[in-house]
Amino acid sequence: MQFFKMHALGNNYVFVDTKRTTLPTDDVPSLARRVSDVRRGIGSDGLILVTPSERADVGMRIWNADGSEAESCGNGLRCVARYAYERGLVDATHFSIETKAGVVAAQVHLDVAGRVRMVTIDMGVPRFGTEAVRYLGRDRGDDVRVDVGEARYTGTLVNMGNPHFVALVDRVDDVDVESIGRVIESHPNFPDRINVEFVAVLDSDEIDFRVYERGSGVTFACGTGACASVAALARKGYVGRRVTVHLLGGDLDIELRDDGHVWMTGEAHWVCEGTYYA
Ligand SMILES: N[C@H](CCC[C@H](N)C(=O)O)C(=O)O
Repeated sequence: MQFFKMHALGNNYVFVDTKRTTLPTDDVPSLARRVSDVRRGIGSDGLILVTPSERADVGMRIWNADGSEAESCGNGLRCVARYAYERGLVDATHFSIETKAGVVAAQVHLDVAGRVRMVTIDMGVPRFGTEAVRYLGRDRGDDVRVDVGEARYTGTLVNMGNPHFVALVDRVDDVDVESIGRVIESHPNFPDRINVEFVAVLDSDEIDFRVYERGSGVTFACGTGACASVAALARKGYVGRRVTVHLLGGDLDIELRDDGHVWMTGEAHWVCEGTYYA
């Protein structure tokens, strides 16, 4: 199977263009687990298929490293946009990409050599709280509480197509993201599990961000998580409508538009192309 690897702020995926290569199996969850394995496979945060689409110029589906399928993936979308433009799947700098969560608008920004330097994605309209994210506990409204050992974490539930628990903390470096994120990610009150973000407000246009991703664990970046975090913090009045998000792997520029849509701008990088022997 022919694959290519890309990363966006260190959130890295194995990509397969299903029009240009044949999958060795129709058990995609198993394939995602195998290619994501850094010792026996290629090593990545998951597997992304680039597919034909009836509703958009390009289709994208994402599976996490544990084989679970996610509804959307912001960093993956920026990588797919760069691939689609530079490999001629689209012939304009503005085009659409279909995900399981719906169709999004993409725009590539070129350097003087015509290579994609940055990508902007309209990530759609966030929805908040226990009406928007499946939750089995007693809390109601935007914020819910989760007990982790002796500590209690309050998070805003945000649906960006995929589910997020956004917890406001004083300093992200003081949080044991791996062990606390792991408990919240698979807490029984979240039957679909959940992506877990820990965010600290540095200024009205700047936040620090760490993430424990559903199905992949601690990653260097999460585009949907950055959008969910800015939307949740803006809703509480802690930040404005244009925010720089400092993730482990680098920065994302998030903008809340008047129509409620969240726009994300950031890099996408090629790593390699090759043949995977299943
Ligand atoms: N890294 C991705 C998020 C993957 C989401 C996945 N972990 C899930 O929702 O299960 C991003 O840049 O948005």
